[in-house]
Amino acid sequence: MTIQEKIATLPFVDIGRFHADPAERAAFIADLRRILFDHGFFYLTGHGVDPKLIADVLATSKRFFALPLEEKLKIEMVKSPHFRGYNRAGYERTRGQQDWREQIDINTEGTAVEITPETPAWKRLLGPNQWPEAVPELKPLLLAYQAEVTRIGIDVLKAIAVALGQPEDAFAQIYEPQPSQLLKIIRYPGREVAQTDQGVGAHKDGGFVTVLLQDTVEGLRVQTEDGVWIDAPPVPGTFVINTGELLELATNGFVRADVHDVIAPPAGVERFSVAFFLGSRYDATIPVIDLPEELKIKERGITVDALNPIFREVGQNHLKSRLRSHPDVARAHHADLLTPEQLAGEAIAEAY
Ligand SMILES: O=C(O)CCC(=O)C(=O)O
Ligand SMILES: [Fe+2]
Repeated sequence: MTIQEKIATLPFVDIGRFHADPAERAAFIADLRRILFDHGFFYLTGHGVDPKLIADVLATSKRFFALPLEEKLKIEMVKSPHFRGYNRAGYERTRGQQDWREQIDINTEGTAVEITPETPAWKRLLGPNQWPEAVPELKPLLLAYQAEVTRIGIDVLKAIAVALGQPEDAFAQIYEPQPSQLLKIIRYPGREVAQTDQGVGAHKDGGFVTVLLQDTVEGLRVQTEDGVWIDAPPVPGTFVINTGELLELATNGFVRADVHDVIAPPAGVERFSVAFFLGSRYDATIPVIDLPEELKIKERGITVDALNPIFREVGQNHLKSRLRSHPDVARAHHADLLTPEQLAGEAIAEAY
C-alpha cells in the first residue's frame, strides 16, 4: 500500500477555510460537521505555523534525547510536584503493558501555589516546568511552539463549536483565561531496545483536542468506529488533530474520542513526535451541550454516567490520573492524597 492509499481513510481539514468568505466558511462548516461525526482523527492543513519553528522544535528535541541518560535525569519528573519533566523509556505502562517511549512533559509555565488543607487539590498541578541546562534553546522554542499549537487548538475548537450549531465561543467559558496546555516531546526507540511492538498502548486522549506533530517515521494507528485499525502516517506540513474525551462528554458522544496507539519502530529506527493536549481550565466542569435536533438524534451516548458531576470536574480528574500515572511523583510529593494501598503498592507508572 502506498502512503497515499493509507491516508485516504483519514480526512483532511483546511482550517484556512474557516476564515474565508461567508460562502466558503459555510461549506467548510458543513464538511466539518460530517467529518466530526464519522472521525475522531483528521489531518489539519492551512494552520499557518512557521515551518522553521516546527523544524527547530524537532531538531532541538532530538538533541535533548541524544544527551547521556544522567543528563536527562537531571530533570526527571520525580523532582517536580507538578508532574513536569523527563520520563525514561520502559517506565510507563498502558493497561499493564510496558510503553517504550521517553518524553518530557511541559505544561503552562507558572509558579507553585502554596498548598494548605483548604486549597483545592488540583492546584498542585500548577507550577514551573523543568528545562534542561544542556540544551538551553529548548525552553524558548517549546514555549513559542506551545503558544502556536494553543492558537491552532482554539481555532479548531471554535470551528467545532460552530459545526455543532453553537456560537464559536461556546467553550470559551471553560478554557478562558487559561486552558491547560500539556505538551510532550517524545522519542520512541527502535525494537532492539523495546523488544515489544508497544510504543504506547491503546488509549483515548482526555482534553478538547490533541494537536500532534509527527516527524518522518510512521507508527500511529487509529481504531475506527467499526473496530478496524488504520494507519495515520506523517504527512509533511500537517498536524494530526484528534478530538478528546472532553468533547465526547460535552456532546454525549456525537463527537468521537478514538482509541489509538503507537507501534514501536523497527530495530535501528527511532521515531519522534510532539503531542499537545489542549484542555479546559482546571476549575471547570464540563457542560452538556444542547445540540440541534438533527445532531442530537445522532448522539451515541457515552459509557460513563453523562450527568455524574464527578466525571465532569476537570482538575480533580486530571490530578487523579496524574497521581495514578506517576506513583513515584505521588509518593514523593503528594503522599497525603494517597490511600494506604497506593502507598504500599508497587510504584508502576501508568501512561493512561
Ligand atoms: O506519538 C504519537 O504519535 C502519539 C502519542 C499519543 O497518542 C499520546 O501521547 O497521547
Ligand atoms: Fe494519545
